[in-house]
Amino acid sequence: MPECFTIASVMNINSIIVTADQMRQIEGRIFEAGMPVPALMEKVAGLITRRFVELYPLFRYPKVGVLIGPGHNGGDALVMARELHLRGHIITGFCPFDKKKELTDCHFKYVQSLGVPISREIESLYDCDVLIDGIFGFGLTRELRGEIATTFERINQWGKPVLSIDLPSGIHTDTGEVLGVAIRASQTLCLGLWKAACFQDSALGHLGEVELVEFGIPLGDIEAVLPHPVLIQRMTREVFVESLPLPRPVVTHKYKQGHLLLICGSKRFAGAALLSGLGARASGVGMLSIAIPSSLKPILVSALPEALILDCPETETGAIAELPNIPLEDYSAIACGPGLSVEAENAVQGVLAAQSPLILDADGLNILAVSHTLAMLSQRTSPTILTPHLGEFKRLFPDIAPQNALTATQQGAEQSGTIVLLKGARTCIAAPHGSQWVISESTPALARGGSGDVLTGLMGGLIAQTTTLERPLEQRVAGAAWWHAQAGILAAQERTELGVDAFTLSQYLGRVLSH
Ligand SMILES: NC(=O)C1=CN([C@@H]2O[C@H](COP(=O)(O)OP(=O)(O)OC[C@H]3O[C@@H](n4cnc5c(N)ncnc54)[C@H](OP(=O)(O)O)[C@@H]3O)[C@@H](O)[C@H]2O)[C@@H](O)CC1
Ligand SMILES: Nc1ncnc2c1ncn2[C@@H]1O[C@H](COP(=O)(O)OP(=O)(O)O)[C@@H](O)[C@H]1O
Ligand SMILES: [K+]
Repeated sequence: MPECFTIASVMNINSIIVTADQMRQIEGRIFEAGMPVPALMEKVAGLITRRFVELYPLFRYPKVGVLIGPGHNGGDALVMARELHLRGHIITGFCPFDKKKELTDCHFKYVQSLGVPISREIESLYDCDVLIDGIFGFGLTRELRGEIATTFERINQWGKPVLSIDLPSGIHTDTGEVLGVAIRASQTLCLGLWKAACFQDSALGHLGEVELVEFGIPLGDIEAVLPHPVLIQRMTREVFVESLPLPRPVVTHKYKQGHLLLICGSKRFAGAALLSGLGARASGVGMLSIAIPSSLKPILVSALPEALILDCPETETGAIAELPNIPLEDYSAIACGPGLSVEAENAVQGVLAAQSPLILDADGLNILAVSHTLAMLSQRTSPTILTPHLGEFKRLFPDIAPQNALTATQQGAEQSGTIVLLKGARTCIAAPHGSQWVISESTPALARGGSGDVLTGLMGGLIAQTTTLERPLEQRVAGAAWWHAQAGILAAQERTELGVDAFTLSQYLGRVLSH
């Protein structure tokens, strides 16, 4: 039985992610147990109204446009409209739907009775300072076309601040896909539990700033609905800290603090070896060995004097021709791939037999894809971790639809029997037995050549070290990705998004721990 999390062991609602169907089931249990639907709507809408007035104070945003849908997302919006009206905001509603859910219709009539105008013409909201998007939440199932699609396009053209309730209308709750057209929010208040869309690259351009507004969902209801051990979690600082090899034992020595073997670099991509070495250095690993083509030795020695350099025979174009005869079992982890070039096939095939955890990245993955050796990975006696970006993922798993990163990584992990980390604006990690993680915060500053090489070294160094609290390997993989993203965020805060080259990124890794 693989080690897994129970909800109780996670104990942090902020790290749980659900699909629309799971959310519906959880709500269903709450209502069945006796909580009145109108009471929950009042509670939730009260919480988001409170957050709205913090974000958009009356003196700066007096005129508020409220977009009202036919379901309970529209109901939430109407309760907000009522409360904001009573607090002195000037409200204009927009609702093009004749048919509404009963509770939504009650609120609609009451809000109208207060003298709040509700129009069918979107242009009536043109002079509003901010919009509240309550058209669709997790109940949206169909593509948007026709008049509503044109309306969304018009709203997006205005470029006004928009606060979306639960999700930007038009975004698919599970896949994050835009269902034809979607509202481009500046702020999304996700209700109760994180929806999967909040972490999908396809939705990111529409979500704006995202936060979770908790409204007190009993853990028992979550536990009853979410399958075990399948659980998608957000990596958080608290969980990350658990996966660090800290505190170090007082009495120890370098070989007890992990020995990482990096296999990387070629004449053409020498920098990749340096960058992964710098990532490994930041991990605190006890010993670092780097196998590189022999002509790169002088550069590596001067940049990483602490590393043991294993110089390998080279091909004519300066790639590793083969690994020297080294006892692979001596290493507590191996990371192979950055900058290798596709000529280093012997090195990659050679390392598959190693009995230590193995990370394959970059050309390590490309070689796997062309040599069709993916199937061999499930026969390895130690865990394998694949860290593709989307292009590498498609080459490795041509049969898997990559649109939904959460599903795609899960399928990739099952198919290959490996831990798969799919890099992107939001990175996803899946293990073969169903456990999944997402890195929910990052920065486009990382979209630069070499930042993935830093991650490979960092992850290798972390995995090579044993931790005080033994956690599943995928948690440590996700911990490395979280650390990497946070270093990017910190560096971008200080140097702007243009100032985070891969070398600089490696220098910010240490600062994440002390921040
Ligand atoms: N219950 C509570 O108290 C709580 C509720 N909460 C709130 O409720 C929200 C979920 O409410 P919901 O289930 O009513 O779904 P919602 O997203 O409003 O939309 C469904 C409506 O849209 C319609 N529709 C769908 N597709 C369409 C299309 N293409 N074009 C046109 N219409 C389309 C669909 O019609 P139908 O498909 O039935 O024809 C249905 O009428 C959730 O996101 C959160 O804000 C939370 O605060 C927690 C407490
Ligand atoms: N738009 C983005 N937002 C956040 N992170 C990003 C973005 N684009 C790329 N990244 C991150 O940057 C890294 C790039 O890795 P990779 O594509 O392997 O680069 P390289 O091979 O050049 O080192 C990954 O960790 C990825 O998640
Ligand atoms: K919405």
